Amino acid sequence: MTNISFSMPMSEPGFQRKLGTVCIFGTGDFGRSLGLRLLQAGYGVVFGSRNPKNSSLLPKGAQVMSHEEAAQTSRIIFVAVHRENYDFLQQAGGEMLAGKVLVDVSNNLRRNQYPESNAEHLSKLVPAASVVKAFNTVSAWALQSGGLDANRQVLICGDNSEAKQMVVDIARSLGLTALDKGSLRAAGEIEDYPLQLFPLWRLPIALATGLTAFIFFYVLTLDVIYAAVIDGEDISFRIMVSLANKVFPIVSLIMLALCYLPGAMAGFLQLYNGTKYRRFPDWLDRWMLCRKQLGLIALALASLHVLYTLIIPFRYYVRYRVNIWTAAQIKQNKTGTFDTTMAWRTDSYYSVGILGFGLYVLLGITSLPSVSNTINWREFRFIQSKLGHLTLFLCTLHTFLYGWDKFLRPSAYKWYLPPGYMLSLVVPCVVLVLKFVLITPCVDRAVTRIRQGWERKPAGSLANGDPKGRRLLVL
Ligand SMILES: NC(=O)C1=CN([C@@H]2O[C@H](COP(=O)(O)OP(=O)(O)OC[C@H]3O[C@@H](n4cnc5c(N)ncnc54)[C@H](OP(=O)(O)O)[C@@H]3O)[C@@H](O)[C@H]2O)C=CC1
Ligand SMILES: [Fe+3]
Repeated sequence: MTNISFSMPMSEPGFQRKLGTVCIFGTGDFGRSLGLRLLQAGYGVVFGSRNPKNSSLLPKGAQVMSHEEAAQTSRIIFVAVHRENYDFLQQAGGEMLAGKVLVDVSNNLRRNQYPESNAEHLSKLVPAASVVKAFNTVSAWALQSGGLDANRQVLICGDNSEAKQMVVDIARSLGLTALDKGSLRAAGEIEDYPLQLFPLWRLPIALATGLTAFIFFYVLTLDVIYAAVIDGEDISFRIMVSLANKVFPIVSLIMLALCYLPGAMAGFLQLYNGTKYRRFPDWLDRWMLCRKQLGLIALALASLHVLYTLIIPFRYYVRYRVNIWTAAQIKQNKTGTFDTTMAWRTDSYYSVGILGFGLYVLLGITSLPSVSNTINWREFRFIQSKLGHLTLFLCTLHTFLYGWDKFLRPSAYKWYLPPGYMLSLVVPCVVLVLKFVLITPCVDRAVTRIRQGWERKPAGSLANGDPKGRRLLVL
């Protein structure tokens, strides 16, 4: 805690708590849940309500008073009231709230519901108070059920830094991470945040859908349409299993590679900039933020690939083909020779696939908050980066083994187009090559130094010996 002193009327037994007293206006769902959490964290809680006599639903240990009385007990007041009802704050008179820190926790039902943000509106209503926008991204349910993890961020903004710091301290003592978004002008953006549905999932889902559609039509063209046009054969039944079992692994592998591509790009960007203190471009930041979601979708698709592969022996089409082949051998009275190369090829292909999938599952499990919170960051990095790249390598190798000698066989390229699985190898190979470059000792040393805070000499300085002031890449 920093040097913040909430007023603490020690005469009341309920107030003898070490963290001071916090006032909450409004005894609704949010006010009550927040009050409970604050009490559990060791704060004294005083509610300001229109009906101070009605305290039946309030958490044990909290006090309830009129707004005026409650306001006198604390310097900080959470306004847990809907914006439409803010007028009472103005009516209650400026003096009651003069010098107070008012925390606006409100949300709207839709974007641009009002011309100005709720927090700015509150600030205009009560100009003598310092308004801080915070806590609107945390739901009453999460507060009450304790369903908050350390990654839960409270976005905070406000014009008075001391007031903001008080709110930051409260958020931290509730086990939340506070993220300062700047002045009160950022309130509109913070208020829009909860209106977004699954914001971090949007890009990965759009990508998965787009890729799935593209790859589906690609393999449909090369398998079903090609067979119909060139051979006059109807193999459209293959759409259900064979095609699905091509599309899912292809999209899965591309998406797994896309999880690791931004990390490699960031490494090269840091090398180029010669510092880690320059912000990444927005698109790269956004891409890095949704890596977990990309990975989880990739894992779901890989699981589908596993299931589809397991049912292959039961398929009518496969059983029919095997029976025909066996019958033909019986009729001709000859046994096909055992091909050891084929045995090696298929066994390695399956084995590498299984190992890759096993690691894939491990990556998925460790990305869950309940698991990642129990391991330290070095363990997390080891699993997500080292094992992650190993997973990518194994899955790529699995695909190469699947292709085997077909890469060089012209008949594999129908209509001069490569088969779908070859397409899926492009991004993983790029990522693996970039990663390989990054882990070569000299490059790795430079990146590590930069990540430890080392900066290249500013451009144009004499020390780097470059007369044009061009940046030099020091490896
Ligand atoms: N519920 C949630 O999960 C979340 C809610 N929020 C925000 O918190 C605020 C409160 O939400 P919530 O608790 O769900 O809403 P509720 O409707 O449950 O509670 C609102 C409270 O405001 C008070 N109130 C109502 N009308 C007036 C009025 N005319 N004058 C003064 N006070 C009034 C009442 O308290 P009393 O009777 O004691 O005066 C009432 O209990 C909202 O701005 C909401 O956007 C933010 C994040 C999550
Ligand atoms: Fe496979």
